[in-house]
Amino acid sequence: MSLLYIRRANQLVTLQGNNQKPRIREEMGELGVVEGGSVIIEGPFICYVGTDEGAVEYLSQSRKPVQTIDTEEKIVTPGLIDPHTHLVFAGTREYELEQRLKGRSYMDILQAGGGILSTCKETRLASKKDLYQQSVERLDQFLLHGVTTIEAKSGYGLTIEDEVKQLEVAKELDQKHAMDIISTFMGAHAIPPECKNNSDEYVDMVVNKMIPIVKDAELAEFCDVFCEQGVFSIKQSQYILEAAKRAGLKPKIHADELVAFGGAELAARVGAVTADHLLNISDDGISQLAAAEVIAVLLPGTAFFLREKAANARKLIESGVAVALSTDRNPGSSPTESLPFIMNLACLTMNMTPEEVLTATTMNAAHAISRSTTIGSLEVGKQADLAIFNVPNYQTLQYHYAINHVDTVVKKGKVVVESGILIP
Ligand SMILES: N=CN[C@@H](CCC(=O)O)C(=O)O
Ligand SMILES: [Zn+2]
Repeated sequence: MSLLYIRRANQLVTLQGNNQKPRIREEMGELGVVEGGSVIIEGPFICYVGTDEGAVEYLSQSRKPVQTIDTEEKIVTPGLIDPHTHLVFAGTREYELEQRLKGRSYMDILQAGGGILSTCKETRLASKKDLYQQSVERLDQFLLHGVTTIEAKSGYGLTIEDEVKQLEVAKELDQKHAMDIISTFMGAHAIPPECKNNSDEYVDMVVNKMIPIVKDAELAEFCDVFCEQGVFSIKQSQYILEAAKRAGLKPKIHADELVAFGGAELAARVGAVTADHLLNISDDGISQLAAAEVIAVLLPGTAFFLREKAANARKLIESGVAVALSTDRNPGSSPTESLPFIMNLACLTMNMTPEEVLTATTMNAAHAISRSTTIGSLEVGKQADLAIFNVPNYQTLQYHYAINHVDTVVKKGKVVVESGILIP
């Protein structure tokens, strides 16, 4: 087996540091950059990270053949991690963009039976094969944008069979596609039309039927709820997340997206791993997230696409909340796989620094999906997931915005994108 030698990056952005906890405050600004640094990979793991002199020395002591990738004019980072996507669904909703441009609100569309519910209709009708194929296209785009691991939620089935169908497709994709996929059960994404007048009946089905089935079939590691005015109440969300916890699914929550609703406070109460969105989080909610060490997953692409004011990332960071970033890839509020563009938006609309956005899409994103010991930084023994960008320094990734700068992507030691092109 040959060694893969990633040679002399203009900047090797290692993110080395304390992996025990997600990074907060000024820790989010520490990237562990090695100028002219190199990485050596053996099989799916990293076996050397550091100066190029050290790499040359390492190679001189090994008899194994070496495949070299020169990165002299480029930067190398850990593979990007997207901790919040709704990957598996059928169809598109471009017509809703037009409706929203004419003044209709996202919630209005959902409450009239469109939005999530129209994707639900299409997803119920789709075969597993069809869902698989549509999702592969999205996964390929993620890889092309430097993303090597994503979280994926169910939530467009809203019946036992259709939620299971979505999660089974995600599981198959995880096994067959280069991307690593961490699954989240989100049966509580919307109230299905058949329970329109009795949401408690649906909540009971989520708790008593769906959660046990998902857990027994090992279809998900996390459980999420859309806790929002007009969707699932605080009481219903708490009931679902407590039941999920008892079943061994870790809680996540869509919180305070459209109105201040107390979702962040609930995240702290149930000990959620992450609270996501948070556009309308209260000051109390911020302090409670910090105290309970809940990670804030911010989705500035969703705010941008829904034309809302983005979350207050500065206040969250300055209050000691660890922040991660994500695309929120879904057909209604964020139809993009470009995590680098989301990083641009995080700088331009939330005043996050170029250093903070890199931490938020690597180490902190790894913590947001409970994978901090295997991915998120370039360290000996970690999985060899790397992105190589065609820029001279990491600041240029944010400055030369809305451009895909990805040159090469390495996943578990294999080159999966080369010169910006997917390797079949
Ligand atoms: N807000 C709830 N769920 C998704 C949107 C899903 C959709 O519109 O299809 C989100 O995170 O933005
Ligand atoms: Zn979402």
